[in-house]
Amino acid sequence: MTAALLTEAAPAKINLYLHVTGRRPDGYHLLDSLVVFAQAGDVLRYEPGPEPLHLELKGRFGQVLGHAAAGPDNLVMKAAAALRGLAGPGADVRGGRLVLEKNLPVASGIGGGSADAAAALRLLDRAWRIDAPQAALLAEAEKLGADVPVCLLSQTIRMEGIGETLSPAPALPDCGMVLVNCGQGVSTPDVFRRREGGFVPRADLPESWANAQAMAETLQALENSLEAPARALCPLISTALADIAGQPDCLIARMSGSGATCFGLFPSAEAASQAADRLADAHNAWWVWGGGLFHHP
Ligand SMILES: C[C@@](CO)(OP(=O)(O)O)[C@H](O)COP(=O)(O)OP(=O)(O)OC[C@H]1O[C@@H](n2ccc(N)nc2=O)[C@H](O)[C@@H]1O
Ligand SMILES: Nc1ncnc2c1ncn2[C@@H]1O[C@H](COP(=O)(O)OP(=O)(O)O)[C@@H](O)[C@H]1O
Repeated sequence: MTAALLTEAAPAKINLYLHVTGRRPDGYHLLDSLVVFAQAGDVLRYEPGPEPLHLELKGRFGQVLGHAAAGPDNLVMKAAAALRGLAGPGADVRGGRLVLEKNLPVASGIGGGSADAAAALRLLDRAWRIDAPQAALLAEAEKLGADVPVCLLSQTIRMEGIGETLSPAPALPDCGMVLVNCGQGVSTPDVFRRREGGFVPRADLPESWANAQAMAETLQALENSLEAPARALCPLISTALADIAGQPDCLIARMSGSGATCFGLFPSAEAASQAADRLADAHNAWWVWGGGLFHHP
């Protein structure tokens, strides 16, 4: 099997807006969000072998995971275990070595663990010749986490429900993105718990936008309902948002997901990359990335 078949990107998931529109009796919040993916991401590689399947962590954030580490609690290993349950008679489930290059900060609002779990589902479905129907993979993804279904598709999409209701999104114009994380992990459950106030209606979106400026104008009228509670837990989010918004050509600055990562939209990947260089110089201990959006090969 070629190396290309055994390598899978896990692109970062960004919520361009995130409305909390309600709450289920089980406590999960109902969301409305336009989700896009950036070219920044983790990378998962698989080397089939006779030894029991195991995971090795590399990359800038490989050692940050703590309790999740590389054991059965890691979302990559949970995804592998879930996939075994889908294997039919034609499958070739094997052991070997999974190597996860963690380039994304952990617990940071850009889906890191969720993206890794989704990448494991895509990669091992292929490598183990399970070839499960997408509906079956989405059902397993939902059990792994609210953000895993959208990460399984890793394409621009509208996400509703608790994260399981996915529908086509408006066509995106050319644009670039900066991602900034101050290095403080933010607990998703804590942010949801601390959110105050009522619910926000489902957004009204056009069919498409003529350019990035027009998209930013639509987004300015929307919000991330989790930004206020996250800023209370991590005040550096306010600094990151101000510094991104202060960049020339920045069209909008907002927090992604439950934070702490913030994004800025720019008219082009080049403008975003130049802004990222300036932001990295200003905050050399922070994680900063700039470039284009991720599009499936
Ligand atoms: C907030 C979002 C927005 O895309 O992204 P991140 O900040 O994680 O990137 C997601 O909804 C996060 O999805 P995910 O990170 O998979 O959440 P999970 O692990 O399933 O849930 C963690 C906890 O967050 C809360 N939670 C999560 C999703 C949701 N729709 N309502 C919730 O109330 C619950 O308390 C849950 O126990
Ligand atoms: N492969 C993984 N990468 C990142 N986090 C993981 C992984 N496996 C398990 N986790 C756990 O999942 C939690 C959520 O991580 P993550 O998905 O990165 O947050 P977010 O969705 O806010 O970006 C973390 O607290 C971490 O301990």
